[in-house]
Amino acid sequence: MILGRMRGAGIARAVMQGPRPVVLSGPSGAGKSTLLKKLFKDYENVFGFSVSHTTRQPRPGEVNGKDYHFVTREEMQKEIDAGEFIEHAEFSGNMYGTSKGAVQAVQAQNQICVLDIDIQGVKNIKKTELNPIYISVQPPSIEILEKRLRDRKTETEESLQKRLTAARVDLELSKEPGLFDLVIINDDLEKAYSELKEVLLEGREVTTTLQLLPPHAEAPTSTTNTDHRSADLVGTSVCPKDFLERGWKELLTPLVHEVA
Ligand SMILES: Nc1nc2c(ncn2[C@@H]2O[C@H](COP(=O)(O)OP(=O)(O)O)[C@@H](O)[C@H]2O)c(=O)[nH]1
Ligand SMILES: Nc1ncnc2c1ncn2[C@@H]1O[C@H](COP(=O)(O)OP(=O)(O)O)[C@@H](O)[C@H]1O
Repeated sequence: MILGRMRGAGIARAVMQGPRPVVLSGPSGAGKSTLLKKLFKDYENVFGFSVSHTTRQPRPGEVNGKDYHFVTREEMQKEIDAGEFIEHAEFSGNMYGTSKGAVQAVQAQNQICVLDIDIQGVKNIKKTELNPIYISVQPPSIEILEKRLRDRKTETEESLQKRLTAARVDLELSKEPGLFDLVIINDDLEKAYSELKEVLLEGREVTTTLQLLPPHAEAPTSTTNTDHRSADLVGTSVCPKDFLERGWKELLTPLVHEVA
């Protein structure tokens, strides 16, 4: 119906796209990777990770091509110059960026693409047509953030201080109205994960229809009452009501995008 109308309007071509991607941002050490690991474990066929490029050194246990594409500055700059990146930024003395290929690889699997990017990336993605849901994961306090980063034992004193400075800037900038659709305060991990899951899977009777739920997912116990669920969520997280009201019901409806 919509396609017919668009053809009539002389649109050159239209592409069907899947559900909107999801951007997770927030200070280094806020808990993004921890939350995403849980999400990918529980819903491995539903969500797919956009593997970024970075010039930083791999940490013990990190796998090239899975956690990041670890590259030299020269290699990355060459690909940026060739127009292969959606966005890129300098963070704490290293380059990070999302290639077009990283997002396409996830979409080719019919998975919901999840990006873990810093606040500069958020601002740059806003200038593109990717149109994701923006979620900020934040620590309960800067002191707790520092303790978590120290306990993680991945940073030198110098890189830790750079991350704390960047975190203060991030927390200030993220107050900009409308920048994020949802802010999750990661105090208790299970509670933060529930909030993330609830928002991402809000329209789960729709996800069931689309067979997006993994086989071991809990079956819906009652008909979803969006208003009631929204009210619950508003009480537990900083979240604009209109986003909650739309939830994934709308977001999981395939979108028709016009391409000139
Ligand atoms: N703009 C942008 N930021 C990224 C990208 N990939 C990762 N980041 C961000 O870079 C920052 C540092 O990431 P990383 O070195 O893995 O440290 P960690 O977040 O403390 O584990 C984090 O804020 C990430 O969200 C990317 O492709 N683009
Ligand atoms: N709610 C939480 N309570 C205590 N420690 C946490 C919590 N969430 C994450 N952590 C720990 O904090 C550290 C930073 O989390 P991580 O997921 O690496 O952050 P990010 O990916 O945002 O840099 C990790 O060592 C992780 O195990």
